[in-house]
Amino acid sequence: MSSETPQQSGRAAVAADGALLTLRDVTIGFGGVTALDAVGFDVQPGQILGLIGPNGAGKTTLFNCITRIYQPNSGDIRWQGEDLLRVPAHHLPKLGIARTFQNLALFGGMSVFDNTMSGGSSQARIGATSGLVGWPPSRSRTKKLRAKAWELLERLDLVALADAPAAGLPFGTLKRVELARALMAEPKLLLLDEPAGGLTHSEVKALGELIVSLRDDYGFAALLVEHHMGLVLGISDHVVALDFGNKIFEGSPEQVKHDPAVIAAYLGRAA
Ligand SMILES: Nc1ncnc2c1ncn2[C@@H]1O[C@H](COP(=O)(O)OP(=O)(O)OP(=O)(O)O)[C@@H](O)[C@H]1O
Repeated sequence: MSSETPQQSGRAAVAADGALLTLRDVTIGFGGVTALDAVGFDVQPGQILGLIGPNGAGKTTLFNCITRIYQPNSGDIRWQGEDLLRVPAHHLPKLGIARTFQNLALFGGMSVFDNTMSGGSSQARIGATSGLVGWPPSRSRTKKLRAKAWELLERLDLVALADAPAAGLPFGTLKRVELARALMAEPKLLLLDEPAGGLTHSEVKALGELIVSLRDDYGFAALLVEHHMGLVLGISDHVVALDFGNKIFEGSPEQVKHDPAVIAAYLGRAA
């Protein structure tokens, strides 16, 4: 039996506090640039966590470390206590981690319905030695996935566009299709990469309300990487701010507005 206390072993301590995602001392550099320097924070179940910072602060790099595009030089990223740094990117949806893309990643020639359905492929089981088993899904599984897709199209006001090809639809509509596709995986954590980019003021407001109401209905947590301060401060439960790869703030949206280090970081550079 191990003589380690839960605090010493780390893993038990992480599991005990119930965090979904735990980052500790995440560090990565590119050549001479330290893009992230010992960054750490937790994402709790059901929480919307806003990750902010001026240009070059390290937000995208951190997002890429969590989504397994970059491998940190050192540090620890855990998913419900498990070592996420050993998990390949394509297994993330099966773990309950889904993402949206800044510039969208939909299939232009496919209908809104089929794009939404494509998010359900992660529902197949992952084999121990191979990639996916259980795909294509059985008839009863397909029936359930189709019902789920219709539910999401209804919820996201996309039913009338179900048969329309994605190509040519307005950007704001495509953002909703991306959300529908991501939610097909029934994620516990939704990673949102600058969802407000390219949207009008009123579309950003509507998107914020939509994200909160979807979170309330489905109970997922969200990590929101975003430049749009109005959106971040409006919908986040908790905010982390980075500057030059360092965490300079962690706290409530109300506190961040008055934090001297955050104000200085944004005033120091055009955000
Ligand atoms: N693949 C890469 N190769 C070299 N340098 C990189 C790479 N990715 C990021 N960087 C550098 O790491 C630092 C952090 O960049 P990052 O894109 O993560 O910041 P950001 O906060 O997302 O900025 P923005 O808001 O402008 O998107 C920058 O100095 C950037 O030039």
